Amino acid sequence: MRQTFHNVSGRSRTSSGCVLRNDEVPTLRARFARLAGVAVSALQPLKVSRYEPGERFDIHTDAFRGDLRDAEPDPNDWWADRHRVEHGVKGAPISGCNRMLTIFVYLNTVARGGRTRWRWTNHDLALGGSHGTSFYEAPGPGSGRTEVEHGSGADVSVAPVEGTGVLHFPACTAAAGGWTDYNAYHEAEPTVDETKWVAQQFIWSHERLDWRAVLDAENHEPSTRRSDDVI
Ligand SMILES: O=C(O)CCC(=O)C(=O)O
Ligand SMILES: [Fe+2]
Repeated sequence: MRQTFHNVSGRSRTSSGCVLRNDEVPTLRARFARLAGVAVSALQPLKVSRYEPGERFDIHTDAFRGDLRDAEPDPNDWWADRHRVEHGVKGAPISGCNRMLTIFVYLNTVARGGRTRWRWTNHDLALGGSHGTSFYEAPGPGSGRTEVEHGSGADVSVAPVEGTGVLHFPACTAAAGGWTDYNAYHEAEPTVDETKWVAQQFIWSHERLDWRAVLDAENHEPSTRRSDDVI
């Protein structure tokens, strides 16, 4: 098997998205917060993405590298986990601050393609145990390299069905270090002949006081539109 370890940073996304204002979706945000057992202030503003036929989002993590985005990353601390343990992030200088939970809700059913796929669920295996026997036994920072093409471990793929919600945990809790969990790398495979709509709720370990900076770091355009309905 050809092995193509490389860092998961040149990710490519061809979908488009918008970010909703919190006052457009108060009920939904309250429900997500209840589901996660966190304060509403830990919720990033809700995002909605649209994939036209053939559009995709390649392998990536929802965990946050944050302030180091433009700096040269430490190759052994690719997602700046150690930095965040020491300094937190701007707007939340709290040890281990990270995105800890993501909830996707598919807004329509897509018959062919468009699955969200977690194909790197045994990242440690792919790397020959870079974290020791298992990330969960010895969580910590790493190189971010993985077997991008072939994946590793079980392939967990979810086809979009309208109204279905999917949760996953990109990072440990702050109390456990906030480390990025490379086993949670995922992708949105290309849609085939339908448009896919999905809402993404990213949930942080802590309240952020600088959502604007978070959204800028992700190159999101500020949402100037209001949705038609308050949901
Ligand atoms: O569109 C999907 O299925 C997943 C989207 C995603 O991974 C993300 O927005 O972080
Ligand atoms: Fe994602």
